[in-house]
This record gives sequence, structure tokens and C-alpha cells, in this order.
Amino acid sequence: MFEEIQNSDIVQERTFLVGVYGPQTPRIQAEEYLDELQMLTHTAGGITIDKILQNRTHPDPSTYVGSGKLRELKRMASDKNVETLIFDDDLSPTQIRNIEEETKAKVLDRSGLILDIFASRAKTAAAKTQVELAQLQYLLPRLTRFWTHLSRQQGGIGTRGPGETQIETDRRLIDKRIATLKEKLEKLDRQRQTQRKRRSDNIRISLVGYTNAGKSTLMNTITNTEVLAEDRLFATLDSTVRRCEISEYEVLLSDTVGFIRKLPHDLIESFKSTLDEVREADILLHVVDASARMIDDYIEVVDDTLKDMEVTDDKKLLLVFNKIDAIDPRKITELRRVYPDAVFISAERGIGIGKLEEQIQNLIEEDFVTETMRIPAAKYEGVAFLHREANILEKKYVGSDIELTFSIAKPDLKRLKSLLDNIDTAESVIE
Ligand SMILES: Nc1nc2c(ncn2[C@@H]2O[C@H](COP(=O)(O)OP(=O)(O)OP(=O)(O)O)[C@@H](O)[C@H]2O)c(=O)[nH]1
Ligand SMILES: [Mg+2]
Repeated sequence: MFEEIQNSDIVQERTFLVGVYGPQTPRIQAEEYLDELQMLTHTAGGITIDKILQNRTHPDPSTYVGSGKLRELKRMASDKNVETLIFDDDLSPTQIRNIEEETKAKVLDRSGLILDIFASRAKTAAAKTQVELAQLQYLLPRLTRFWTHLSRQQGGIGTRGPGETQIETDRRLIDKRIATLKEKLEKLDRQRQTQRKRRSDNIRISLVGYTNAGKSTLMNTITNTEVLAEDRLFATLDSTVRRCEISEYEVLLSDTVGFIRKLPHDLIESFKSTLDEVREADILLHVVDASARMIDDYIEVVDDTLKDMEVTDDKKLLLVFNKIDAIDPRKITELRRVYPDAVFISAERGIGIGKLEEQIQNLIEEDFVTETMRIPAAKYEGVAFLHREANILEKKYVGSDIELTFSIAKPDLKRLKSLLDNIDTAESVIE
């Protein structure tokens, strides 16, 4: 499954994964979280030697787990040759320092790990810039821990003013870099916006969902192309947009970055622009891995993240359960009962795709609007699309114009308006 990373030339970092459970997080849930953390660790190129859970009302403010547990961790780590401890929750700078001092191990938290993965997977200029920005923002409050490391890296570059500490210099360097990156992102954003404007008359559909749900696979199945899809978390970091036809409608389908529980806040912020595709979509297809254990949790994380990003307003949302080839039919029946409006598919095997397209068509056609519009008579004759798609309710001549009242599907109205803008003679017959 992870053969590229398990290449024998590369010595994998040996890790322990550490979490807590208690009244707020039941043990079974905490175990599931650590399974996910293990998957993240694999994706980052690490190997999980053991998973350690402690029962606590809440994490210890100075050492996360209790001090006894910490000593035990230290002993276990040295027994098993483990150099890295990865914690399932974000750690404060104090916690990181204390744990490192006590155990002499390298300490990483969930956000740090996710940021690492994003950094290694980012390919385009936009994704790279976004990730670097997120990393620096994550680093800034943690400088107490990182400053020695940073001063080693940037030692020669900074101009350390008199009386300044190294941390202040680093902080200044980082602030400056953050400002540069933000400027760069704004520029990239403007470019993207111009591209988007050019396509604004199309119906737009976005695939959203938890990481590894099968969004890219579905994109490939629908559009008959090859977007990278693999059994790793965060295979996709950039949105890909493809033009395709769904039940005779020409649509733009976009594949986006997957969400995850406890997505680092800095990442959400910097990936907001990547999610513009989602923000501007007419329909969201929420892809869910039906073979996962805690489906409701996953759905909730995605719903919450979408809400955080304020992208769900005025959008239609279709729940798509994927990977039904990998589950017991009884589970499908149960899911159907709980989610009667959902569609069930296997993106990989091409099962249920016809039904999915039908549902999408229903959503597209669901809301017809009634519109009154004045069109020069010459144009009226020319636009075949109008005659085919609109249901004309009233027609009145006003001078050389025709005033029309008609009902039409919202996306068709968009299309019609852009056709009318681009036609200027009675002779042009535009489809
Ligand atoms: N059994 C089964 N596996 C599937 C199906 N669809 C996708 N997968 C597998 O699930 C894994 C993840 O698929 P992707 O399409 O990369 O998932 P994604 O949602 O794009 O993931 P990220 O880009 O990482 O967020 C891959 O190993 C796919 O082969 C399916 O219908 N059935
Ligand atoms: Mg993907």
C-alpha cells in the first residue's frame, strides 16, 4: 500500500502515536483518531511502532499526558528505538518543550504533521505558497522551541540589530516572509479570478469530502480522465477543473483538497482561496467513504469545515456514498434509511454513476425561475437556445424590442444571458 515510502533505501522514522480519551472523547473514538494519525504518519513517510492512549479528563497543560506516563513513554521509546513522538492534539509551546526535555525525543503534533504532508505534496506555485504561509503562521507562536533550529538555518541572512534577541530577529524575518507570501497569493488569486470569470456561464459542480473518500476517483470516472487518485491522505491539494457533460448539460466539475478532523487553522485560512471553486459552485457533491467506520463523524467534519469557510450558502448539496463495492449490502440498506436522499456509488467500479447523473440533472432543473427580459427583436430570432430551453409565458412588442416573460432553469438563464451578450445580428444562430 505504501510501497514508495517503504523503499529499502530510505530509513523510516520510527514513531509512537499518543492520544488521550475520557469523558469528552470515548476510547473507541480516540482509537479511531489514532488510526487516522497512523495513516497520516505513513503518508508523511513514518512508521508507527506503537499507539499509546491515556485515560484523562483532559490533557495535562504542561505535559499533555501525566508525568508518570511521560517517563514510561521515555523508557518505551528507548527500548524500541523510537525517536519521534506524535501527539493527536495540538500542543502548546510549553508542552512541546517539556515533553522534549523529559523524553529527549522529537515531538510533533497533528497540525505539524499535516503541515509536513502538505509541504511535501504541494506542486503548484499556489499550493506551495499557501503551505509555506501556513507553516510560518504555525511556527510563529512556537518560536521558543524552534528558534535554535531556525537561527542555524538562516544564521547568515538576518541582520541582527543591537540588543535584539535571536527570537526577535527570527520573528521579524518570518513576519517579512509572511507579508511577501500573502502578496504573492493575492496576485495568484487575481489571476485565478480572471480565469474563473471566463467560465462563469457554466453550471459548476464541486466534489468535496473527507480526505481519501474517493473524490478524485469519481472525477476520473465522470470525466473519463486521469487525475491522481491514491490510497494516501491529501493526494489532492489543488483544485482541478474539468469540463464534462452530465445529462446533456455542460458542466464544470472541480476536484478539491480533502478535509480532515482538526484541520490546522492556519491551513484553513491559507487554503480558502483554493476553495473558491467550492464557493462558486452551484452544486456540491459531498463524497463519503461508505466503508469507513465512523461515517457520521466524517460527514460532520466536512459539514463543519464547509460552514467555517462560509461556502454552503445557496448551494445544493448531494450526499454521495462511495465505495459501496467494499461494504455489506445490509450496511447500504441501513445508510439508505438514515440518508434517504443520498446516492450510492462505487467510483472505482463505475456502479451507480447513471443514477448519480440523474440526481444531478434533477438538481440542475429543480429550480426554474420566471424572468421578464427585453430583447431586441433581431436577437430574439437568433437565439435557438432560448426557444428550446425557455418556456415562454408572454410576448409583447415594445418598439423594436420584444418583452418576454418566460420560465427557465437557473443555469440555463445564466447561459442565455451570456449568449445574448455575445450575439449581435439576426443571422447568428447560436446553440
Ligand atoms: N473499494 C473502493 N475503493 C475506492 C473507490 N473509490 C476510490 N477508492 C480508493 O480510495 C482511495 C482514495 O481515492 P482518491 O480518489 O484518491 O480519494 P480523494 O477523496 O481524492 O482523496 P484526497 O485527494 O487525498 O483527499 C484510492 O485508493 C482509491 O482507489 C471505490 O468505489 N471503491
Ligand atoms: Mg483527491
